[in-house]
Amino acid sequence: MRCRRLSLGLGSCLLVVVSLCFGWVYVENWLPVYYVPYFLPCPEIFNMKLQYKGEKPFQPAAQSNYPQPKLLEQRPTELLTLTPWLAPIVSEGTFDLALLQSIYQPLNLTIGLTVFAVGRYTTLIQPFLESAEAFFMQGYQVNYYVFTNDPEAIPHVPLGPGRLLSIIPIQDHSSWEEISMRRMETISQHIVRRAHREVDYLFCLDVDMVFRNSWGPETLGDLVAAIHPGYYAVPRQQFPYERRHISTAFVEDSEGDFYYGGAVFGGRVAKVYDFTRGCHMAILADKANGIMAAWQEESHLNRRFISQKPSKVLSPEYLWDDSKSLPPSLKLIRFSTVDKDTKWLRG
Ligand SMILES: CC(=O)N[C@H]1[C@@H](OP(=O)(O)OP(=O)(O)OC[C@H]2O[C@@H](n3ccc(=O)[nH]c3=O)[C@H](O)[C@@H]2O)O[C@H](CO)[C@H](O)[C@@H]1O
Ligand SMILES: [Mn+2]
Repeated sequence: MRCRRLSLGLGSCLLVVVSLCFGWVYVENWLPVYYVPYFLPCPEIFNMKLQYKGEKPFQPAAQSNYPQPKLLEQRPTELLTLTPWLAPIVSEGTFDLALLQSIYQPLNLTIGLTVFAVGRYTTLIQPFLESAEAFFMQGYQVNYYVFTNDPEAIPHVPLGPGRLLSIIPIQDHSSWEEISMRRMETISQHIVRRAHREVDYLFCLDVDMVFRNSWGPETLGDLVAAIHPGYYAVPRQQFPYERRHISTAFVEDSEGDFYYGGAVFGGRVAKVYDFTRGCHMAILADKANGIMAAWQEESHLNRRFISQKPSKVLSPEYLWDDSKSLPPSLKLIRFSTVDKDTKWLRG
């Protein structure tokens, strides 16, 4: 009798456990799976940031006083090759292109390039694209993303194999400053929507420029900045940073490494997302306070690169101004401004 009761009890326990297991498997299959994407799909909730295990949240470096790195410190004919935080400064003669090709080409990388042509700036897109076809990332898959308010004004430029071009309609803004600044917002949103699935690296360039020599895998890095052609030889106190405390782009006299140009930045697509999103948020904060930084998004970019140092720095070979005479320290120019009628373009 006792034995029967015991086995009955054990049997019902087993039944309960088995039905609980089945029940759990059923409920688990039935429950919707929530996929949390790395990129926030909704720009409105920019106050929230997913903190990933293993990824340290961005923290501005503690302010410290250290000497300014000088690009022309050694000899007037030679450029500095390494920043004090050990990022390479890329210029002709610092790298072996054949070796770099043998490392990067097997990786089957796709390189994105964003460029904006809004209003009369659409007249500049043809020479930009034609020169990019001749010099930008030859032998790699390239996705051009052309943002414009006037898709019909974008001319057809024949592209080499493995190279694609997307025209992305955006709205015009009343001032050229707003158009220039809004690029940070547009780029970060575009990465969320598309680019993070389509490219490994992304460069964000001005349209009033042309490529004049090879721009290749030597430029690839996590977060890449380019030294502005106007300020590579001046003390940091003379950099045209935003100096008003009220702006989020404010920089102290004792801060700053190099003055970087807003016309060239890039890196791994996820890093460019963090970077552009951060700049956009800082621009919004300024807007809320009724202030626009001295050099618009370039000021915010420079503020941010002080705390979030670039992992690779491009010498002014990669961002030159043709109205300047070539100094002996620069062996060649790879990307430089076109002679433009600024008044008419911004009119
Ligand atoms: C060499 C360099 O670092 N240049 C920077 C500098 O002046 P720039 O004089 O080079 O600025 P810019 O006139 O080239 O404007 C920046 C870019 O915004 C786009 N655009 C602008 C206006 C417009 O009506 N339509 C349009 O499409 C276009 O891609 C243009 O190249 O300061 C700007 C912000 O003040 C940007 O940071 C530029 O990158
Ligand atoms: Mn420009």
